[in-house]
Amino acid sequence: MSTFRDLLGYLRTYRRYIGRRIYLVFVLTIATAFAQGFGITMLLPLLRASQSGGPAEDMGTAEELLYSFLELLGIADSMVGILGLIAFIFIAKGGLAFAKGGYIGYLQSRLLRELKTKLFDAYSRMDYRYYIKQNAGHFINVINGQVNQFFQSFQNFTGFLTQAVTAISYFGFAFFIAWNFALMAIGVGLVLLFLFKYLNAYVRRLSRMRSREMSELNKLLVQSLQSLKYIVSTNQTAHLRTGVLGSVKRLTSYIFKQRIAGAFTSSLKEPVSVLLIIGLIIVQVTVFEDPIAPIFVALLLFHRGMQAMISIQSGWQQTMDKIGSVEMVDDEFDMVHKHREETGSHVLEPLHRSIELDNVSFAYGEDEDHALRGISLTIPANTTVALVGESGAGKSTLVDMLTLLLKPDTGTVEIDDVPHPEIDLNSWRSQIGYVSQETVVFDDTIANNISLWQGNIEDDPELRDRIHDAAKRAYAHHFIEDLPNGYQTVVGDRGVRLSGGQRQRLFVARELFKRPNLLILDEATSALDTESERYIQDSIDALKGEMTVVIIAHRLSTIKNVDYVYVMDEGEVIEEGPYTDLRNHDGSRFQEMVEMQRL
Ligand SMILES: Nc1ncnc2c1ncn2[C@@H]1O[C@H](COP(=O)(O)OP(=O)(O)OP(=O)(O)O)[C@@H](O)[C@H]1O
Repeated sequence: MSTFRDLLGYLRTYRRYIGRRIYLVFVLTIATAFAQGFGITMLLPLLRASQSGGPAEDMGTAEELLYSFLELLGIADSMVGILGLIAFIFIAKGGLAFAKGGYIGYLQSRLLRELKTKLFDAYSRMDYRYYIKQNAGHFINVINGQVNQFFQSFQNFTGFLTQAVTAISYFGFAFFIAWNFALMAIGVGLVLLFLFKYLNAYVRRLSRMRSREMSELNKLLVQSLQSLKYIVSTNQTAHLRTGVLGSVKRLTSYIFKQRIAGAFTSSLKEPVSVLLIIGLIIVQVTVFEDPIAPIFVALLLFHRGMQAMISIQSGWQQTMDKIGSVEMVDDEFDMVHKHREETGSHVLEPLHRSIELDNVSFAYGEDEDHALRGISLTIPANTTVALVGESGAGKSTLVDMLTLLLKPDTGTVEIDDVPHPEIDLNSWRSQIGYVSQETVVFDDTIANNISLWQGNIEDDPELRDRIHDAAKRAYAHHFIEDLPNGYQTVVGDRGVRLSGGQRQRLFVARELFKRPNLLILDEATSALDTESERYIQDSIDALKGEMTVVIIAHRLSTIKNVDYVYVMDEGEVIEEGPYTDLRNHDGSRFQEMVEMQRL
């Protein structure tokens, strides 16, 4: 019974992603199986027609019914007529089987599309707080490995259904022709399936362990490959290798066990079926003394039915092989939906008044210290402000409040007087340019990195000019021109073919290209040499009054020209004011910081 419940449960899961179309597979499967069973059953009248003319005396009721049906068609005693009918049935069956196979293929590709797209969308909308608790390897594993297994499992699942319907149809027809014979056969088949229950539970357990292990392995691999440079330079490879090998070993042992179970089932098919048939024929002929022609046809049906029945097991087992992935993907959707970022509906105009934080507090986790404590500040539109403070003071967290990537636990963030829960997040974020500490560079051309695939600079001179202008302002134009293919140079994964400073300038260029209303620069010039830094500094200074700029800087020389400075410490703003005021304020922390940097 629990198998039946599982079956319905998985059916519902597939239906959730491909809709009611899945039922058409049933209809086509039933029609195909019926055609096949009926086609084989036609061998009985064919045999009879070859033996004698007119109806035979030992016909059962069912066979008489079939005879009348053929009489109706006018071919009851005509071998040619019956052969023609058989040919017709099998041609129809071929057509149906093709339609079914094609339709399953269509649904399968649709399933893959749905899963990947929906998962990507769900990931893009997940709450940042949830995201930072996860691991990149986990997401990659789900969207690739697990989704692929899910997609393949659908084929196994429909294979299983096909076999089930086919077996029922064969046994149905066999029953129709020689009921006592069929009854015995079905009984034996059911006992066999019952015994397989234990194997199924084992295979499903293996599949779940395999999915979990794949996730683990992916995490390890992604982490190792992302930090390959560090790992190799410091010869940490051996330690990581032990972890990776352990995981690979577990994973492959699960796969091996699954395969052994699979091989066991498929090798059982033929011997079991033949042995049963031999036994049943002996009983049938010696005990019941039944006529041989119906038994012969029933036998054929039974043999096929028996094979289908054991294939039901294989199909189910193969589905179970991958069911860990189906469950994992399904649970992932639930989890990610539960942690979906909530957005308001107030679409913001371009920033024109201010960004205001009112008594904002925030902690990353329930048991963690507050990263921000009761912060209140106002950043008027088109001013330039700097956030300074020691490492861990809360500057980046504060910036995440400005982008509303994180929401305050208490207090509000207001953009142009609209409180954060009401804000349509897309309308706000599309106004933001953000140069973060970790440079974001895509493995594509320089031009695409700046415009984010807005078009081809070869065909669009206006776009090219805008890209050049942004690059010039980010002091990147010269180094780009010196690259082998200029703006069409591909920069490599995460920009490995560029120096740290060049990556940073490329990043700044992209954000300037966007022409944001709020530009956030989080340590944007930290990897630059003094000369490039000065140039970018000039570019940023030139933006004064044009857009709102928030700068996080450790090197205080870079913020001399800002309108206002906030000094943070342990999640609080401890000092604020114009640069020179703070610097000249005797005994201030800011003065101390400036002196330490000997400015
Ligand atoms: N993802 C996170 N999970 C838990 N705690 C975090 C997380 N990110 C930051 N924190 C904590 O929040 C506090 C503030 O961190 P934040 O990154 O905002 O500081 P910061 O001033 O930007 O530091 P830095 O100058 O080093 O970048 C720190 O105590 C840090 O440990």
